[in-house]
Amino acid sequence: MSGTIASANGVDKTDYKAIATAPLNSRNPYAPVPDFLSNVGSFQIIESTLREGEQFANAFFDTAKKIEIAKALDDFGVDYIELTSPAASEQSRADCEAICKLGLKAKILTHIRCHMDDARIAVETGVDGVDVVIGTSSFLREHSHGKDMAYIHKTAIEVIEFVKSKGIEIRFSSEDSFRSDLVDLLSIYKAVDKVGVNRVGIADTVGCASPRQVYDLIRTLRGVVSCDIETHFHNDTGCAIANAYCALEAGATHIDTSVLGIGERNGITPLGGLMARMVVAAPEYVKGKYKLHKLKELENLVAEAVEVNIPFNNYITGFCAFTHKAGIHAKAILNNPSTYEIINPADFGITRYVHFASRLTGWNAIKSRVEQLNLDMTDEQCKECTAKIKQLADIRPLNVDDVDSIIRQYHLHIKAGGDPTELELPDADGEPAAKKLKQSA
Ligand SMILES: CC(=O)SCCNC(=O)CCNC(=O)[C@H](O)C(C)(C)COP(=O)(O)OP(=O)(O)OC[C@H]1O[C@@H](n2cnc3c(N)ncnc32)[C@H](O)[C@@H]1OP(=O)(O)O
Ligand SMILES: O=C(O)CCC(=O)C(=O)O
Ligand SMILES: [Zn+2]
Repeated sequence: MSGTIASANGVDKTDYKAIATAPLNSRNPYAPVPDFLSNVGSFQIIESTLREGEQFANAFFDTAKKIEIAKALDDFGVDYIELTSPAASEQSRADCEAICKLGLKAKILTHIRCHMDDARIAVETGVDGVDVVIGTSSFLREHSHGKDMAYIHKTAIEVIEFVKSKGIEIRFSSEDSFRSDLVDLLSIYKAVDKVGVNRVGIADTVGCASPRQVYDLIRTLRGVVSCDIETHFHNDTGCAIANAYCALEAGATHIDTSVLGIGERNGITPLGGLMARMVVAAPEYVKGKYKLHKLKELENLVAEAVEVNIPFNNYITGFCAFTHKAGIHAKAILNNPSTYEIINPADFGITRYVHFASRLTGWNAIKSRVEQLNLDMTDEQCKECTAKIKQLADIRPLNVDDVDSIIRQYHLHIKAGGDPTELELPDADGEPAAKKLKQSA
């Protein structure tokens, strides 16, 4: 069962009929709820590391680094790469031109204010499209640009018609959409849709929206415009990935991301986090379209460029994202990784790790290590050896070498016919652990 059908715009759509009629055991139990509006199996990524990401506090990308990142994003398979406004600085304009000349597969966009001055500069850079934005909430109308809705309508139409006349894509977005008046929003989107904008954008600029609010707004908008719908979610309240997913469920077509989520304040929907969510919901689409095994390399490139570490709990690539520690987990994982893993690390070129050096370790994990070490021990002996390991793990943290040497010593001891209960365990400083235990008692 492929689960997808080709659509007119070349993007495969989820084939819900195929999913519904497939034999039960071949269905993906985590597949999205069937809904004809949903684009969970047919979305596009607008990758904004080189625009929103440049707004991250630590970011400074020179031309060479921008080109390296743009090529890596292209190789990963993102659909669009969004670049900083050419109106920001002379170098920003030159870098935009340079990236347009690379001949990448991804379409190149630049992001500008809703103003003819910016639009005139943008269309001269060689971009495939222009993303235009203007704040529509009362906060931004009053304290940012100071313009009313009538001005926004008039300028938006003027900019859209101008960019369209140059034969390139144009997207119109309201900034701070979730704190804007719904009637204002729908009427401006309806007007820009009527003049042929390619996409409208909804932006949760302050990260205030919840998934349910996102679903409601996008679903309503889907009934008002016929063009594509792009969405942009900040992560101030921790909902950026969930909001992106809900937007797709409600009919959004494009999601903005940045590598590691970098952007203003604590950033936006991270590319890797979105991949984690989507590979579970639409595995065939995601694995067929994006080079998932390049994610780690891409994240390392950006992390190094902006001088941050990859967080320990990062989606997919965090150092312990596929580490299983507690004995109950380790046993089941060794039998079948799906017991405690919703994502297959191999899809991302990553290997899982079964931890076996703590007081939480169980005998099944030790048995597996004994086998890796090519030693011959019965289950009973593995259990006894596990008890020895726990004894030492109660005193201090253990590493792999500690455990291996206990296993080897135990193995030697029993093979020599010794009584396992008499085995003394070495401590970090070489003292037998049993002696230490007596001293501290
Ligand atoms: C939510 C977002 O992330 S939107 C994207 C943000 N990106 C950027 O800001 C790109 C980098 N920015 C810059 O380099 C500069 O801010 C520039 C070149 C765009 C403007 O610089 P300046 O002219 O010095 O103005 P400054 O940055 O102080 O203030 C922003 C100006 O843009 C105006 N403005 C803000 N948003 C918009 C908009 N959507 N459409 C039109 N004008 C706008 C403001 O009114 C203000 O104009 P003012 O000179 O009349 O006060
Ligand atoms: O252009 C957009 O849709 C988003 C602009 C932005 O970065 C924001 O509103 O946070
Ligand atoms: Zn943003």
